[in-house]
Amino acid sequence: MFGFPFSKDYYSASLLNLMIREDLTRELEIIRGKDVAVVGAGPSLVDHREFEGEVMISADGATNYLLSLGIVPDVIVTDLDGITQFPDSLYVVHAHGDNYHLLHKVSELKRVVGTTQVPPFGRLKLFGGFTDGDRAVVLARAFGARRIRLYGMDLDSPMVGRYSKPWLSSDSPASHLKRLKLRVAKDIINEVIGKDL
Ligand SMILES: Nc1ncnc2c1ncn2[C@@H]1O[C@H](COP(=O)(O)OP(=O)(O)OP(=O)(O)O)[C@@H](O)[C@H]1O
Ligand SMILES: Nc1nc2c(c(=O)[nH]1)N=C(CO)CN2
Ligand SMILES: [Mg+2]
Repeated sequence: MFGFPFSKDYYSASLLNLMIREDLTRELEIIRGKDVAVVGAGPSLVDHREFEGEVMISADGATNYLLSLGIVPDVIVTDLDGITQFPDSLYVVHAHGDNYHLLHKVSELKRVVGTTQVPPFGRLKLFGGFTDGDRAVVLARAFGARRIRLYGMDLDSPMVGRYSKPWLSSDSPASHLKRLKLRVAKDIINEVIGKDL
């Protein structure tokens, strides 16, 4: 559907694998049995100033908004193109063929689990999912969340939220590619949560 070249995904994964010193997957056990909030970067994100849940997982750029409210997420799922501030959270960093130039940021992070979309090797994992937001949902389910609440996940919206990318100063029309990505995200979340969003 998207035609991302395997060789670039693999190259990026190889770089990330080299940067990961220790497998910290066990730290994701903080999710088990918990009520989890997954926070995405859709336009509705800014309607929320409070988030219910015992464990908070933010998707990439949504982290910037949470930090502006003084909230530090427990887990940050990111391909590194949205987040600009790096609090002391557990990071689930995804390597793909279009973000290898951003992977140097991993060297500034203390606790990182690396993920890939090629068959996993080395210290890299493949928990499933596609965009940062639905990968966060898949992660929460894979690690046994008792309940998953979604915030800022506007998967049918023709707009991307202003926190989706650092260069946006307001909500902006989603490109055709972005709308396709959000559609895939929606299908995955419907599958994982088991009801229509
Ligand atoms: N309308 C929306 N606009 C942007 N993000 C949304 C929206 N609705 C839900 N989200 C979720 O918020 C997450 C974080 O946004 P971000 O734009 O950083 O995603 P991404 O997965 O890195 O996508 P991209 O391929 O554009 O880099 C998305 O992965 C998506 O799952
Ligand atoms: N190569 C590549 N892989 C991806 C990409 C992307 O833009 N390029 N975007 C994704 C979801 O945002 C997930 N995977
Ligand atoms: Mg991103």
